[in-house]
Amino acid sequence: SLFDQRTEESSAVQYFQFYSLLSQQQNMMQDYVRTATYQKAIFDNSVDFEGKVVLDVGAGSGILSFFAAQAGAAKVYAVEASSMAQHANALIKSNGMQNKIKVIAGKIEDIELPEKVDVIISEPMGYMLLNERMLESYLHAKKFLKPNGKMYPTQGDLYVAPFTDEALFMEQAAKANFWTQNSFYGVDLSVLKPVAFDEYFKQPVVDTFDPRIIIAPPVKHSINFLTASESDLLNIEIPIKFDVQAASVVHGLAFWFDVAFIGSTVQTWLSTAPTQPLTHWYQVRCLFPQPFLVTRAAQLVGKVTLKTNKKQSYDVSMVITVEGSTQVFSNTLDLKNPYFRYNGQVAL
Ligand SMILES: C[C@H](N)C(=O)NCc1cccc(N2NC(C(F)(F)F)=C/C2=C2\NN=C(c3cccc4[nH]ccc34)O2)c1
Repeated sequence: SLFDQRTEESSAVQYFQFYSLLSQQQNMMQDYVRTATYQKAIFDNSVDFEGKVVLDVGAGSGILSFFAAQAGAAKVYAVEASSMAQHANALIKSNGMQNKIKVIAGKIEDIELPEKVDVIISEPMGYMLLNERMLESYLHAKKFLKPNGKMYPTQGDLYVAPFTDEALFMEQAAKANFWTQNSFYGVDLSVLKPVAFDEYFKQPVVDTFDPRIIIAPPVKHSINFLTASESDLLNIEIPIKFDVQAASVVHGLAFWFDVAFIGSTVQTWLSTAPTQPLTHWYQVRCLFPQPFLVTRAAQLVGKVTLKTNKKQSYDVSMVITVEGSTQVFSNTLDLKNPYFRYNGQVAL
Protein backbone atom coordinates (compact mmCIF):
# COMPACT_ATOMS: atom_id res chain seq x y z
CA SER A 1 0.00 0.00 0.00
CA LEU A 2 0.99 3.67 -0.07
CA PHE A 3 2.16 3.42 3.55
CA ASP A 4 4.28 0.30 2.88
CA GLN A 5 5.90 1.96 -0.17
CA ARG A 6 7.12 4.89 1.94
CA THR A 7 8.04 2.92 5.11
CA GLU A 8 10.71 0.37 6.00
CA GLU A 9 9.08 -2.66 7.62
CA SER A 10 11.36 -2.52 10.70
CA SER A 11 10.36 1.09 11.32
CA ALA A 12 6.64 0.29 11.03
CA VAL A 13 6.91 -2.69 13.42
CA GLN A 14 8.73 -0.60 16.06
CA TYR A 15 6.36 2.32 15.53
CA PHE A 16 3.09 0.44 15.99
CA GLN A 17 4.54 -1.48 18.95
CA PHE A 18 5.31 1.90 20.53
CA TYR A 19 1.71 3.05 20.06
CA SER A 20 0.27 -0.20 21.39
CA LEU A 21 1.56 0.79 24.86
CA LEU A 22 -0.95 2.39 27.24
CA SER A 23 2.02 4.20 28.83
CA GLN A 24 2.61 6.12 25.59
CA GLN A 25 -1.09 6.88 25.16
CA GLN A 26 -0.94 8.09 28.75
CA ASN A 27 2.01 10.37 27.89
CA MET A 28 -0.18 12.12 25.32
CA MET A 29 -3.42 12.07 27.32
CA GLN A 30 -1.69 13.44 30.44
CA ASP A 31 -0.49 16.45 28.42
CA TYR A 32 -3.15 18.80 29.76
CA VAL A 33 -2.44 21.59 27.24
CA ARG A 34 -2.87 19.09 24.40
CA THR A 35 -5.96 17.21 25.63
CA ALA A 36 -7.87 20.19 27.04
CA THR A 37 -7.23 22.28 23.92
CA TYR A 38 -8.55 19.54 21.64
CA GLN A 39 -11.68 19.19 23.79
CA LYS A 40 -12.15 22.99 23.88
CA ALA A 41 -11.69 23.33 20.10
CA ILE A 42 -14.34 20.64 19.52
CA PHE A 43 -16.80 21.83 22.20
CA ASP A 44 -16.55 25.52 21.26
CA ASN A 45 -17.35 24.50 17.67
CA SER A 46 -19.99 21.88 18.48
CA VAL A 47 -21.99 23.15 15.49
CA ASP A 48 -19.30 21.44 13.35
CA PHE A 49 -19.97 18.14 15.14
CA GLU A 50 -23.70 18.01 16.08
CA GLY A 51 -25.39 15.36 13.95
CA LYS A 52 -22.24 15.01 11.81
CA VAL A 53 -20.16 12.05 10.61
CA VAL A 54 -16.58 12.24 11.92
CA LEU A 55 -13.33 10.42 11.05
CA ASP A 56 -10.59 10.15 13.70
CA VAL A 57 -7.24 9.35 12.02
CA GLY A 58 -4.82 7.49 14.31
CA ALA A 59 -7.40 7.34 17.09
CA GLY A 60 -5.18 5.52 19.66
CA SER A 61 -7.22 5.24 22.87
CA GLY A 62 -10.08 6.99 21.04
CA ILE A 63 -10.03 10.09 23.27
CA LEU A 64 -10.66 12.50 20.37
CA SER A 65 -13.52 10.28 19.13
CA PHE A 66 -15.07 10.53 22.59
CA PHE A 67 -14.80 14.35 22.39
CA ALA A 68 -16.57 14.33 19.01
CA ALA A 69 -19.32 12.06 20.41
CA GLN A 70 -19.63 14.29 23.51
CA ALA A 71 -20.10 17.25 21.13
CA GLY A 72 -23.07 15.50 19.49
CA ALA A 73 -21.58 13.66 16.51
CA ALA A 74 -24.04 11.22 14.90
CA LYS A 75 -21.26 8.75 14.01
CA VAL A 76 -17.49 8.59 14.59
CA TYR A 77 -15.13 6.27 12.69
CA ALA A 78 -12.00 5.73 14.79
CA VAL A 79 -9.21 4.39 12.57
CA GLU A 80 -6.21 2.89 14.43
CA ALA A 81 -3.49 0.64 12.99
CA SER A 82 -1.83 -0.49 16.27
CA SER A 83 -3.22 -3.03 18.72
CA MET A 84 -4.41 -0.03 20.76
CA ALA A 85 -7.56 -0.42 18.64
CA GLN A 86 -8.74 -3.22 20.94
CA HIS A 87 -8.28 -1.04 24.04
CA ALA A 88 -10.23 1.73 22.31
CA ASN A 89 -13.01 -0.80 21.74
CA ALA A 90 -13.01 -1.73 25.43
CA LEU A 91 -13.37 1.96 26.36
CA ILE A 92 -16.17 2.46 23.82
CA LYS A 93 -18.08 -0.57 25.17
CA SER A 94 -17.61 0.30 28.85
CA ASN A 95 -18.72 3.89 28.14
CA GLY A 96 -21.85 2.77 26.27
CA MET A 97 -20.74 4.32 22.97
CA GLN A 98 -20.71 1.23 20.77
CA ASN A 99 -23.46 2.52 18.48
CA LYS A 100 -21.83 5.95 18.18
CA ILE A 101 -18.10 5.28 17.81
CA LYS A 102 -16.94 2.55 15.45
CA VAL A 103 -13.30 1.41 15.60
CA ILE A 104 -11.78 0.42 12.25
CA ALA A 105 -8.51 -1.47 12.81
CA GLY A 106 -5.97 -0.69 10.10
CA LYS A 107 -4.01 2.03 8.34
CA ILE A 108 -5.95 4.93 6.83
CA GLU A 109 -4.18 4.17 3.53
CA ASP A 110 -5.64 0.63 3.49
CA ILE A 111 -9.13 0.75 5.04
CA GLU A 112 -12.52 1.45 3.48
CA LEU A 113 -15.24 3.65 5.02
CA PRO A 114 -18.98 3.02 4.46
CA GLU A 115 -19.60 6.74 3.84
CA LYS A 116 -17.92 10.14 3.34
CA VAL A 117 -17.38 12.26 6.46
CA ASP A 118 -18.11 15.87 7.41
CA VAL A 119 -15.05 16.35 9.69
CA ILE A 120 -11.66 14.72 10.07
CA ILE A 121 -10.05 14.97 13.53
CA SER A 122 -6.54 13.78 14.37
CA GLU A 123 -3.40 14.52 16.34
CA PRO A 124 -0.79 13.89 13.64
CA MET A 125 1.88 16.22 15.05
CA GLY A 126 5.15 14.57 16.03
CA TYR A 127 8.35 16.24 17.25
CA MET A 128 9.15 19.29 15.17
CA LEU A 129 5.57 18.89 13.81
CA LEU A 130 6.71 16.54 11.05
CA ASN A 131 8.37 13.61 12.82
CA GLU A 132 6.56 10.26 12.36
CA ARG A 133 5.23 11.36 8.92
CA MET A 134 1.70 11.02 10.31
CA LEU A 135 0.72 14.35 8.69
CA GLU A 136 0.88 12.53 5.35
CA SER A 137 -1.66 9.97 6.62
CA TYR A 138 -3.81 12.85 7.91
CA LEU A 139 -3.81 14.47 4.45
CA HIS A 140 -4.36 11.08 2.80
CA ALA A 141 -7.60 10.79 4.80
CA LYS A 142 -9.09 13.70 2.80
CA LYS A 143 -10.14 11.13 0.18
CA PHE A 144 -12.98 10.40 2.64
CA LEU A 145 -13.89 14.06 3.25
CA LYS A 146 -17.06 15.60 1.79
CA PRO A 147 -16.63 18.79 -0.28
CA ASN A 148 -16.29 21.75 2.16
CA GLY A 149 -15.62 19.27 4.95
CA LYS A 150 -13.57 20.40 7.95
CA MET A 151 -10.12 19.49 9.23
CA TYR A 152 -9.36 19.60 12.98
CA PRO A 153 -6.56 20.81 13.10
CA THR A 154 -6.92 23.04 10.05
CA GLN A 155 -3.36 24.35 9.74
CA GLY A 156 0.10 23.84 11.18
CA ASP A 157 2.84 26.47 11.57
CA LEU A 158 6.47 25.37 11.96
CA TYR A 159 8.75 28.01 13.52
CA VAL A 160 12.54 28.20 13.17
CA ALA A 161 14.84 30.57 15.05
CA PRO A 162 18.59 30.80 15.82
CA PHE A 163 19.67 30.24 19.44
CA THR A 164 22.71 30.57 21.67
CA ASP A 165 23.41 27.85 24.25
CA GLU A 166 27.07 27.27 25.14
CA ALA A 167 26.19 24.67 27.80
CA LEU A 168 24.28 22.49 25.32
CA PHE A 169 27.08 22.75 22.78
CA MET A 170 29.74 21.83 25.37
CA GLU A 171 27.63 18.90 26.63
CA GLN A 172 27.40 17.37 23.16
CA ALA A 173 31.02 18.08 22.31
CA ALA A 174 32.20 16.57 25.62
CA LYS A 175 30.53 13.23 24.77
CA ALA A 176 32.97 12.82 21.88
CA ASN A 177 35.95 13.34 24.17
CA PHE A 178 35.87 9.64 25.05
CA TRP A 179 37.50 9.07 21.66
CA THR A 180 40.43 11.41 22.31
CA GLN A 181 42.06 8.70 24.47
CA ASN A 182 45.31 7.54 22.96
CA SER A 183 45.74 4.52 25.21
CA PHE A 184 42.34 3.00 25.92
CA TYR A 185 43.46 -0.40 27.17
CA GLY A 186 46.53 0.29 25.07
CA VAL A 187 44.58 1.36 21.97
CA ASP A 188 44.77 4.85 20.47
CA LEU A 189 41.13 5.83 19.76
CA SER A 190 41.80 9.39 18.64
CA VAL A 191 41.48 8.81 14.89
CA LEU A 192 37.74 8.30 15.49
CA LYS A 193 37.20 11.45 17.52
CA PRO A 194 35.96 13.57 14.59
CA VAL A 195 33.59 10.79 13.50
CA ALA A 196 32.15 10.54 17.02
CA PHE A 197 31.85 14.32 17.21
CA ASP A 198 29.84 14.49 13.98
CA GLU A 199 27.64 11.58 15.10
CA TYR A 200 26.61 13.37 18.29
CA PHE A 201 25.84 16.52 16.32
CA LYS A 202 23.49 14.53 14.07
CA GLN A 203 21.09 14.17 16.98
CA PRO A 204 18.34 16.81 17.30
CA VAL A 205 17.85 17.71 20.97
CA VAL A 206 14.34 17.34 22.40
CA ASP A 207 13.89 19.48 25.52
CA THR A 208 12.75 22.93 26.55
CA PHE A 209 14.72 26.12 27.12
CA ASP A 210 14.50 29.73 28.28
CA PRO A 211 13.04 31.72 25.37
CA ARG A 212 15.71 34.40 25.95
CA ILE A 213 18.28 32.17 24.19
CA ILE A 214 16.46 32.88 20.92
CA ILE A 215 18.48 35.65 19.27
CA ALA A 216 16.24 36.68 16.35
CA PRO A 217 12.53 36.65 15.45
CA PRO A 218 11.52 33.23 14.06
CA VAL A 219 10.69 32.30 10.48
CA LYS A 220 7.30 30.58 10.00
CA HIS A 221 6.45 27.83 7.52
CA SER A 222 2.68 27.28 7.28
CA ILE A 223 0.90 24.16 6.08
CA ASN A 224 -2.81 24.49 5.29
CA PHE A 225 -4.25 21.00 5.88
CA LEU A 226 -7.37 21.83 3.84
CA THR A 227 -5.35 22.48 0.67
CA ALA A 228 -2.05 20.61 1.13
CA SER A 229 -1.46 17.16 -0.32
CA GLU A 230 0.86 14.39 0.87
CA SER A 231 3.42 15.22 -1.84
CA ASP A 232 3.82 18.72 -0.38
CA LEU A 233 5.37 17.15 2.73
CA LEU A 234 8.02 15.03 1.02
CA ASN A 235 10.64 17.75 0.62
CA ILE A 236 10.10 20.98 2.53
CA GLU A 237 12.42 23.93 1.85
CA ILE A 238 12.29 26.79 4.34
CA PRO A 239 14.29 29.86 3.27
CA ILE A 240 15.66 31.60 6.36
CA LYS A 241 16.51 35.22 6.98
CA PHE A 242 17.24 36.20 10.59
CA ASP A 243 17.86 39.73 11.85
CA VAL A 244 20.17 39.23 14.82
CA GLN A 245 19.80 42.25 17.10
CA ALA A 246 22.93 42.07 19.24
CA ALA A 247 26.30 40.38 19.10
CA SER A 248 25.94 36.70 19.96
CA VAL A 249 27.29 33.23 19.26
CA VAL A 250 24.97 31.08 17.15
CA HIS A 251 24.94 27.42 18.30
CA GLY A 252 22.03 26.17 16.22
CA LEU A 253 18.41 26.50 15.13
CA ALA A 254 15.41 25.92 17.40
CA PHE A 255 12.12 24.48 16.11
CA TRP A 256 8.58 24.49 17.48
CA PHE A 257 5.03 24.50 16.06
CA ASP A 258 1.48 25.74 16.53
CA VAL A 259 -1.68 24.19 15.13
CA ALA A 260 -4.97 26.02 14.58
CA PHE A 261 -8.48 24.59 14.82
CA ILE A 262 -10.47 26.93 12.55
CA GLY A 263 -14.06 26.10 13.35
CA SER A 264 -17.37 27.60 12.26
CA THR A 265 -17.74 29.40 15.61
CA VAL A 266 -14.26 30.03 17.06
CA GLN A 267 -10.58 29.60 16.16
CA THR A 268 -8.50 27.74 18.77
CA TRP A 269 -4.67 27.50 18.85
CA LEU A 270 -2.47 24.81 20.34
CA SER A 271 1.07 26.17 20.70
CA THR A 272 4.35 24.40 21.58
CA ALA A 273 6.35 27.66 21.60
CA PRO A 274 9.04 28.07 24.31
CA THR A 275 7.06 31.07 25.61
CA GLN A 276 3.98 28.89 26.21
CA PRO A 277 3.21 26.19 28.80
CA LEU A 278 5.28 23.08 28.12
CA THR A 279 3.75 20.21 26.15
CA HIS A 280 4.89 16.63 25.53
CA TRP A 281 6.30 17.88 22.23
CA TYR A 282 8.79 20.13 24.03
CA GLN A 283 10.85 22.01 21.47
CA VAL A 284 13.57 20.64 19.17
CA ARG A 285 17.03 22.14 18.68
CA CYS A 286 19.51 21.34 15.91
CA LEU A 287 23.14 22.24 16.70
CA PHE A 288 25.88 23.28 14.28
CA PRO A 289 29.12 21.36 14.95
CA GLN A 290 30.83 24.72 14.58
CA PRO A 291 29.31 27.68 16.48
CA PHE A 292 29.86 31.10 14.98
CA LEU A 293 30.02 34.64 16.30
CA VAL A 294 27.72 37.28 14.89
CA THR A 295 29.49 40.51 15.80
CA ARG A 296 26.77 43.17 15.46
CA ALA A 297 23.28 43.65 14.12
CA ALA A 298 23.71 41.24 11.19
CA GLN A 299 21.53 39.18 8.91
CA LEU A 300 21.73 35.39 8.78
CA VAL A 301 20.58 33.92 5.47
CA GLY A 302 20.23 30.32 4.43
CA LYS A 303 17.86 27.41 4.19
CA VAL A 304 16.42 24.55 6.19
CA THR A 305 15.54 21.47 4.12
CA LEU A 306 13.35 18.73 5.58
CA LYS A 307 13.46 15.57 3.51
CA THR A 308 11.41 12.48 4.30
CA ASN A 309 13.06 9.11 4.86
CA LYS A 310 11.65 5.59 5.02
CA LYS A 311 12.00 5.47 8.81
CA GLN A 312 8.83 7.57 9.21
CA SER A 313 11.01 10.59 9.86
CA TYR A 314 13.04 13.35 8.22
CA ASP A 315 16.61 14.28 7.43
CA VAL A 316 17.02 17.89 8.58
CA SER A 317 19.66 19.93 6.77
CA MET A 318 20.60 23.49 7.69
CA VAL A 319 22.81 25.83 5.70
CA ILE A 320 23.48 29.35 6.94
CA THR A 321 25.80 32.28 6.23
CA VAL A 322 26.32 35.66 7.87
CA GLU A 323 25.28 38.30 5.34
CA GLY A 324 28.38 39.77 3.75
CA SER A 325 30.75 36.99 4.77
CA THR A 326 31.75 33.97 2.69
CA GLN A 327 31.78 31.43 5.51
CA VAL A 328 29.02 28.79 5.32
CA PHE A 329 27.84 26.87 8.38
CA SER A 330 25.84 23.70 7.89
CA ASN A 331 24.73 20.40 9.39
CA THR A 332 22.47 17.47 8.48
CA LEU A 333 20.64 15.75 11.31
CA ASP A 334 18.62 12.55 11.72
CA LEU A 335 15.26 13.34 13.35
CA LYS A 336 14.57 9.63 13.83
CA ASN A 337 17.06 9.38 16.70
CA PRO A 338 16.77 12.51 18.82
CA TYR A 339 18.59 13.10 22.12
CA PHE A 340 15.77 13.26 24.65
CA ARG A 341 17.45 15.72 27.04
CA TYR A 342 14.51 16.91 29.11
CA ASN A 343 15.25 16.21 32.77
CA GLY A 344 12.71 18.37 34.58
CA GLN A 345 15.11 21.17 35.46
CA VAL A 346 14.45 24.37 33.55
CA ALA A 347 16.90 27.28 34.06
CA LEU A 348 14.96 30.01 35.89
C1 LIG B 1 1.81 11.95 16.69
C2 LIG B 1 1.38 11.83 18.12
N1 LIG B 1 0.13 12.52 18.30
C3 LIG B 1 2.42 12.42 19.07
O1 LIG B 1 2.08 13.19 19.96
N2 LIG B 1 3.74 12.03 18.87
C4 LIG B 1 4.74 12.36 19.86
C5 LIG B 1 4.67 11.43 21.05
C6 LIG B 1 3.76 10.36 21.06
C7 LIG B 1 3.69 9.55 22.22
C8 LIG B 1 4.52 9.79 23.34
C9 LIG B 1 5.39 10.86 23.26
N3 LIG B 1 6.21 11.13 24.35
N4 LIG B 1 5.77 11.82 25.44
C10 LIG B 1 6.78 11.87 26.32
C11 LIG B 1 6.65 12.58 27.62
F1 LIG B 1 7.38 11.99 28.57
F2 LIG B 1 7.07 13.83 27.46
F3 LIG B 1 5.36 12.62 27.97
C12 LIG B 1 7.90 11.21 25.85
C13 LIG B 1 7.51 10.75 24.55
C14 LIG B 1 8.30 10.10 23.60
N5 LIG B 1 9.56 9.57 23.73
N6 LIG B 1 9.89 9.13 22.46
C15 LIG B 1 8.87 9.39 21.67
C16 LIG B 1 8.73 9.13 20.23
C17 LIG B 1 7.44 8.98 19.73
C18 LIG B 1 7.26 8.71 18.36
C19 LIG B 1 8.32 8.68 17.48
C20 LIG B 1 9.59 8.90 18.00
N7 LIG B 1 10.78 8.96 17.33
C21 LIG B 1 11.73 9.21 18.22
C22 LIG B 1 11.18 9.31 19.50
C23 LIG B 1 9.80 9.11 19.34
O2 LIG B 1 7.86 9.98 22.34
C24 LIG B 1 5.50 11.69 22.15
